[in-house]
Amino acid sequence: MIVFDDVVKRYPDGTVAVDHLSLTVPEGTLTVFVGPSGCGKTTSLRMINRMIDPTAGTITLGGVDVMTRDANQLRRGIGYVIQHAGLFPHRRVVDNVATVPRLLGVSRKQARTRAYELLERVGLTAEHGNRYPSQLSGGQQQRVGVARALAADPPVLLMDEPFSAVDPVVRKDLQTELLRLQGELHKTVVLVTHDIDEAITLGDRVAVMRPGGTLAQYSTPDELLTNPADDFVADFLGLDRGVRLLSFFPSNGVPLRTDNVAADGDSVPPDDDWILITDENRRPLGWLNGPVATGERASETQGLISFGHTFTPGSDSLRAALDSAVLSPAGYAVAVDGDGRVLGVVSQESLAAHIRLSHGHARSVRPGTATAP
Ligand SMILES: Nc1ncnc2c1ncn2[C@@H]1O[C@H](COP(=O)(O)OP(=O)(O)OP(=O)(O)O)[C@@H](O)[C@H]1O
Repeated sequence: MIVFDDVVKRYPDGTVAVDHLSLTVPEGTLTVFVGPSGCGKTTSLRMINRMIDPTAGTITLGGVDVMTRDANQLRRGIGYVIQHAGLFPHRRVVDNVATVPRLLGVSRKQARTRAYELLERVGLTAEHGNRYPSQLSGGQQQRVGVARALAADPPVLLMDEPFSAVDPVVRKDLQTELLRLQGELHKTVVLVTHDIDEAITLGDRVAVMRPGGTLAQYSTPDELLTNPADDFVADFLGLDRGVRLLSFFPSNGVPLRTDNVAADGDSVPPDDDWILITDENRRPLGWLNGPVATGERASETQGLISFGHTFTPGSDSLRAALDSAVLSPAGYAVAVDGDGRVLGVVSQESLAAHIRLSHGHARSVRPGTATAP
């Protein structure tokens, strides 16, 4: 557990970077510090591993004031990942990862074996390990940065804008990878970003900081989206926070129709505008708009319209279901099971009603939000 207690950082030129910050990062969770440029995120992060010392207040790690710890020894228990990975360019990737274990006295052979294991863990191969950093893509270098930070198996991981230097697709991959790793490793992670979407995707808890280094709000992502503390937080979250909130609601329980789903070649009800045609294994083929003669295969005679992307109740969110319905030419989202077989379809209108119900339920169970608009 990391505890900031009334922490202030004033730089020698008088700039107050962090202003009376108090918050607790629970053990084994991922906390994100987010906010506009210059609001004190990096300064706060670096005070944890004593790269910067606070002017006032205390930071404790596992109950011990970090200022009472030897800085080098403290840092051995704290992995640190930065933007652009910060790898040693003249050392092979595997030796970059093995650096800290070597410093800690692990034999070269053992350190390399562990480094190859870690590279695999972050989605790289031994072949990547044998290259130099410049021979890897930016995203791969970031993965090496994560592997290197994990090499000494530290209980705490600090990540400063770790994915900012890569393109959005790679960034999404790296975020997914981090969540998967965290699901296995349960480190106490503090991650700095200026990207609120990244914060909401990754954080168990999110600390929104405002210019001047004060804490605007510290809560779970769904609480943040439901109940922003003030206009600054609401503006920072952006206009579509209602839709983003749907990411936190499961899609199981949405009312599915099956009466307008038919296997190719089966007779279809005559009075429904849109019929979803499936193959014999109930995998979707496309939408049929209009009548089809009995015995004919709609897929051969009618030209089916793409069903777009599907969603899986239980594993996908209400946001995914709504997206599927909005993008569907028929106005219906197609629900499939884990094997891609059609479970049914749900219209935009039914989803809207279900979303209203889900929101109502969320409000009624969340303390202090019963009167929220
Ligand atoms: N060494 C320093 N001396 C004086 N002021 C500094 C120093 N380092 C940072 N600052 C100032 O402290 C404030 C907080 O900086 P910090 O880097 O912590 O912000 P940040 O939220 O991480 O910003 P960014 O998202 O742009 O990286 C800024 O106003 C910055 O200019």
